Amino acid sequence: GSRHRFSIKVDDLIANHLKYSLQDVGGDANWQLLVEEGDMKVYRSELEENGIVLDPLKATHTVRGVTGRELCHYFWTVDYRTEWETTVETVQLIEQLSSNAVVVYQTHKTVWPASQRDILYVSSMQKIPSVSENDPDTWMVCNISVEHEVPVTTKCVRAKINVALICQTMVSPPDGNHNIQRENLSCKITYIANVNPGGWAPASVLRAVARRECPRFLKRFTSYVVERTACKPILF
Ligand SMILES: CC(C)(C)c1cc(CCc2ccccn2)cc(-c2ccc(S(=O)(=O)CCO)cc2)c1
Repeated sequence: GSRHRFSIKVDDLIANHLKYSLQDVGGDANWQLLVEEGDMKVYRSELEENGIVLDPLKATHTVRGVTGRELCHYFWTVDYRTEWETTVETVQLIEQLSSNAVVVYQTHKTVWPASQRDILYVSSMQKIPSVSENDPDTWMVCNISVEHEVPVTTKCVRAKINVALICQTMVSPPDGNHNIQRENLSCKITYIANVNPGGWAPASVLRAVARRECPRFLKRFTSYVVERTACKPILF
């Protein structure tokens, strides 16, 4: 089954994301538009705790030609991580919790002059049933830090994350009784990243890195999935 020892924690955070993270922040004074490129918008809310930058990031983007399930599959599957993630140095699958949940340990490239960070998190992928029939399907991946022993003794500072990738697939039906093709697909992405660096790191550097890395991730990751799925049957 899909239940595991972190299920309650994951389910609570999923409910929280579904309740708050899909809300539009365009007119919200707490959120500042960092980057806008075509359909992609990246927002930041400035937040510090004891001098540590916690700025939540929120991005929306629309990707044509793929489904939310396909985006979540390539985001969740550990084997593909280093194909699109440019900020990580090593990625390890620590434990397979269930068919749709794993524990991942990763070290990030050092962000000068701060010390190197690592993260240990549960990555869980689920389909959120649509409320009514003609509502779009929603697929979601949550990456949430947990306490867990790791097989390495590292010099890294342990960072913490609460990240969600929420994907809603729209289908514009082809005329007549033709099958749905990739050109009839478009997927609305909401990406939320709460990253706690876990200890002192220069605010200006973290903010500059987030401003650069978030749009870069969205473009690189979505292009990767479009390319990988182009000649494959559509996974709804
Ligand atoms: C502090 C440190 C741990 C080194 C760190 C710094 C930065 C760069 C700044 C940033 C913040 C938020 C979003 C993007 N970039 C990003 C991340 C990060 C980004 C993305 C994800 S994920 O979406 O869960 C994909 C799995 O890798 C996890 C961690 C971590």
